[in-house]
Parts: sequence; C-alpha cells; structure tokens
Amino acid sequence: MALASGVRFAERALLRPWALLRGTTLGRTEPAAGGGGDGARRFGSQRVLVEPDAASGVAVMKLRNPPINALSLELLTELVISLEKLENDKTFRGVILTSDCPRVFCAGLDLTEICGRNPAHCAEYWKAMQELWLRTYLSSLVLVAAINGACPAGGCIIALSCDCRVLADNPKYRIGLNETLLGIIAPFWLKDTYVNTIGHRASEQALQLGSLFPPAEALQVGLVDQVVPEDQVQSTALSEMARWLAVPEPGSSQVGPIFFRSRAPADQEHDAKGHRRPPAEAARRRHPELCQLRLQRLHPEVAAGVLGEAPTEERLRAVLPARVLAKPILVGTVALEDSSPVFAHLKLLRALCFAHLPRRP
Ligand SMILES: CCCC/C=C/CC(=O)SCCNC(=O)CCNC(=O)[C@H](O)C(C)(C)COP(=O)(O)OP(=O)(O)OC[C@H]1O[C@@H](n2cnc3c(N)ncnc32)[C@H](O)[C@@H]1OP(=O)(O)O
Repeated sequence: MALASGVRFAERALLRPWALLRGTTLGRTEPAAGGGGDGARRFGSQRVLVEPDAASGVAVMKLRNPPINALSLELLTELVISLEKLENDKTFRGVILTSDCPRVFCAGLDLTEICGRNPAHCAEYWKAMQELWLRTYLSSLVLVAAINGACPAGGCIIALSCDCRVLADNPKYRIGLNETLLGIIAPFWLKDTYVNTIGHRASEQALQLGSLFPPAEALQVGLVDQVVPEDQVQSTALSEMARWLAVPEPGSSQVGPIFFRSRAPADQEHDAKGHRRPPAEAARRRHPELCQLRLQRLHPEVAAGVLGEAPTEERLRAVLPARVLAKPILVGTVALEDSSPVFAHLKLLRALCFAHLPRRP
C-alpha cells in the first residue's frame, strides 16, 4: 500500500514536478500590470515571474528570489519549468532574462545549498544546476540577458548561456566567474563556454584569478555585448531580441543552439575509464537526433564535418560562404581557437546552417 501510494506520488511528481516545490504556485495566471488581452497575461511561480507578450512572441522572465537571487534548488527548478513551459508554447520565440531584485542579477549558487549539506542533497542540487544550464544553453528560444545588477559566478553562467548580454552601466555590477576564489573548480564545460565567449587567454587569466569585470572591462573583453545606462537595459534587450528574431531560422529556433552549442555532461565527454572521447563520438552521443535527422537539412560538407576531423581554417574557407566569413568572431573562434574540437564543429555547423537554410516565406 505504502509502495503503491509512493508510486502514485512519484507519477504525480513526474507529471507536475513543481508540486514538489515548497510554496510554489506555478501556473497561476494573472493580468500583467497595464495589460489587457491574452498577450499580456503573466504567469510564473514564487521565484520566477513571467511576463509574456504573445504579440511579439517574447516573454520577460524575472528572477525573484530576494535579496540576491541566489540559485536555490527551488529557484533552479522553477526556472527550468518556466523555460520548458515557454518552449512548449509555440507562440514564443524569445525570452529576456532579468532580475526582479534590486542591484543583483543573480549571486550564483546558493552557498547554503552546498555548505554542510549531505552528499545526496549536493548531488541533487548540482544536477539541478546542470539541468538549468542545459535548458538555457540548448534552448530553442532566443535568450537575451538583461543584466540589471551584480552577476558573479552562477549568475554569469546563466548570462553566458544566453545568446546575447546587455549589462547596466554601474561599476558595482561586476560580472565574471569568480568561483576559484571560493575554492570551486569550474567544470570543463563551463571553461569551454568562457573560452567560446571571451577567447582562450582571457579565459585562462580570468578563471585562474577569479576576475569579476566592471561593465567597461566586461564589454572590452567581450563578456557582454552592450553596456547601457541602467534605465535602458530592458529596452536595449528588447531591441537586441528584435534583431535576433528578425533573422530567418536564427539562433532562436530549431537548429540554432543545437548546432552552435555543445551538451557537455561528463559521461558524454569521457568514457568509463575517464579518457576523453574523440570529438565526433562525443558529438554523436550528445546529439543522436542531430546526426540522424537534422543533418539531412544541411550542406553535404557540413554533414561530413560533424562526423569527420576538426575543421582547419583552410577547409573552412573552402566551405564557408563569403557572407559567413564576413563574421570574424564566428569563423575566427571556430578556426583559430580549437581548444574544444566539438565546439568548433558545432559552431561551424551553426554558421553553415544559417547560410544554407531556406528563408521563411
Ligand atoms: C555548475 C556551476 C559551476 C559553477 C559554480 C558556480 C559557483 C557559484 O556560483 S558560488 C557563488 C558565488 N557567488 C558569489 O561569490 C557572490 C557572493 N555575493 C556577493 O558578492 C554579494 O552578496 C552580491 C554582490 C551578490 C550582493 O551584494 P549586497 O551587498 O547587495 O548583499 P550582501 O549583503 O553581500 O548579501 C546579502 C545576503 O545574502 C548572502 N549571500 C550572498 N551571496 C550568497 C550566496 N551566493 N549564497 C547564499 N547567500 C549569499 C549574504 O551572506 C547576506 O546574508 P546575510 O544578510 O544573512 O548576512
């Protein structure tokens, strides 16, 4: 009997994972301030407020875990559920992530979730963190981070997993991966993400020193895409979003992040003996669906590329159309910073996808 009711509870939890959360009211819908029709109804949970605009297909998602938006297990879970909900609703193509707490975008991991907790809790917590990263990094939605406050460590990870970052120009709002200063070693997938964003040498320095960049430096190093006065963060994020959504089949939709980005749980990167898998094998393990289905839509050179060797610059130049080559960051990162061949492959694929996908009517 106890077993049966336990199973029923587990089933309910699987169907409605938010039911496990303390004090969560996910799914509640109420009119947004100043809103009227369906396009302006907001929903969310205790710690994540979602303001959807169906007309534009963009939702603003606000982290609301005062005072500093520490990533508690509840906040992580609610974020994942809210993103999932928007992804499943085909009305939406973009999400702006921002903070509802003054002066802090997100303080990173909630240290109270890992200090003095038992290993099982730490494992559950870590899994939730990775889940959020995968959910954001591989999202089919365009994600723009409107960073309206301090953005250290795990906050920076969330921002890094977005397609674009707009930071408020306030010297107190520093951003970066400072975990080494706390004795936390960044996992390799996080290192790769940093490298992909700010380059190899800058990442090496910043990670080892645990640097937190003030806005001007963050812009200079390429960690953020725009620095604007605080009262313009939201509007700039919306403009950026419009730019991304204007591209046919862009980083937003079905193929974008899957080709550009790399799933990276350790068991897919390494074999049982801990040896790093060859890039092509790791890519296949991450994206079997990509290898089986999505490649059909690509240029044959690309399809060959994902299963073949890491691309050389010469090969890239032979394959890439001129208009993709005109984007030096994309191609430069792919060709010249080959620290992670899988990333290189996936970036190359995304570049080529853009070039070869038919325009939407
Ligand atoms: C898969 C991921 C692998 C990567 C790993 C990531 C590692 C991390 O994310 S570790 C967390 C690193 N975070 C930080 O180093 C941020 C530390 N906090 C700050 O720098 C500041 O608190 C702030 C800039 C975010 C905000 O400053 P402010 O002056 O407004 O507030 P405070 O008075 O400093 O803090 C208020 C309150 O919150 C407590 N607190 C701060 N940070 C955390 C945290 N990360 N976890 C839990 N609690 C935190 C702080 O102790 C204060 O508590 P009391 O009011 O009780 O003193």
